Amino acid sequence: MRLTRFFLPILKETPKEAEIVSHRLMLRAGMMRQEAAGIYAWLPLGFRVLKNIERIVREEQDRAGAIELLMPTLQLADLWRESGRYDAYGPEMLRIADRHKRELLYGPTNEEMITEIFRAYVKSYRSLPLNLYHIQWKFRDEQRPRFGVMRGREFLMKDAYSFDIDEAAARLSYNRMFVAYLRTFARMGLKAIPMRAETGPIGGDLSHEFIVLAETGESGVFCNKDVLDLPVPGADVDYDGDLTPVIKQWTELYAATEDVHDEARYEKEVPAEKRVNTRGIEVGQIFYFGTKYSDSMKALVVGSDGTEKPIHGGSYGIGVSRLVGAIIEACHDENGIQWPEEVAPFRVAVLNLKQGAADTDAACEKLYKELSAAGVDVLYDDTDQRPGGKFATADLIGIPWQILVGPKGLAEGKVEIKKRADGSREMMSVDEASRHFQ
Ligand SMILES: Nc1ncnc2c1ncn2[C@@H]1O[C@H](COS(=O)(=O)NC(=O)[C@@H](N)CS)[C@@H](O)[C@H]1O
Repeated sequence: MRLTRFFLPILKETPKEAEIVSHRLMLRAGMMRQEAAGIYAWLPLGFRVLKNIERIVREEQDRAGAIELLMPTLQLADLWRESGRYDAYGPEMLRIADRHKRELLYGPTNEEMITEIFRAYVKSYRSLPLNLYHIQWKFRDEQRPRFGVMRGREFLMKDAYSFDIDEAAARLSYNRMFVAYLRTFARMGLKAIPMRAETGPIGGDLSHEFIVLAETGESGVFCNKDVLDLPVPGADVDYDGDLTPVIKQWTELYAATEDVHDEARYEKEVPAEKRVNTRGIEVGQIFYFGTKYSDSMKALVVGSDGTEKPIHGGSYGIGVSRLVGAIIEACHDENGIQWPEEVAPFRVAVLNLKQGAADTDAACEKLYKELSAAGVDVLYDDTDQRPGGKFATADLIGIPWQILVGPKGLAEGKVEIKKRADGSREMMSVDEASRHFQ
């Protein structure tokens, strides 16, 4: 992409309404624009990151055997009356009347709708286990939307729903999602710790939140430092095998959010030098809720003994849009964002330090064309900004690699490669630079 043909509304000033670094940087880097409280337009740079996060989430859900579909954002109120949550959900629910005065709502979550779909078609235990998911916009009329996309009102969520014949089978589905979440967040360059959690409006009695440690996080957390160094299962993990050793390894060390924290256990189990008490960002939460929805909504299957029984369910959410902010909270410095390569909006930025000079223009065009042809996502800063401005923009928007093309270096046949994550630099020829990223 040539920057002169892109749409990147960088802000010079830090917007005063932004209280946390990810909100400030997303606005300054031209990644999003607030259209209403808690409701955002995703501008091109931010949208590229959102799509990369979505891709990773999708790949890991598919690897774990979940099947993707897409449910609508609007739902019938009567559906939620069946489960009894229409009134219970409270003011966070955006209730809508259509032209025929039919009562609808903008879905905050989809347990009822997925249960309606399931019960329409699945009648036998032979069709189980089943895990259906989608990546869809949700609306929760938060009392105080704040911190940008971290706590929005309209936000993008991956929500998966599992269906099993009994609790034992449902726990296997739960474990598959637990492992898929470990892999998902690790691929984004995050250390997300599974912590026992309250279940809240979703229900049930088994739940883990996946928390990214960050001072600006909304959740208070207590954990054993060793949990930060546990190994994440590889891409060859056998989802049909026994995952309990992995679950045990990740849940035996103390890790709890403040609302379930047990100070006595914490002091007894965690040596003083290993106690971590900080804040964190909840990027995902998984629940086992048994027959909560299948009872109320009559989602029954015939079991192997020939009798009808309600299925045991679980739901598994990831805050796809929240993750854009969470990654920035975890990956930034005083100059701006430091995107992990897997989610970066572009992988390489080519900076022409003397726009209009024959030699630097030619070298940049060569690099731009060769890297693009090799499928590398390149942003070529071909603007007439001064070098200092180009450095500041590239550092702000957080592209992992910068190729600096200046007349002095070219006079020696060299360009400079800069790694945004640690600021390290290396001189090499134009051809070596082109090959470096292919
Ligand atoms: N207001 C919000 N803004 C941005 N992300 C949010 C918001 N509320 C929740 N999330 C994200 O969505 C994830 C899942 O939300 S949840 O309420 O925990 N779980 C559910 O809704 C279940 N139905 C999972 S399928 C959370 O872990 C969080 O990362």
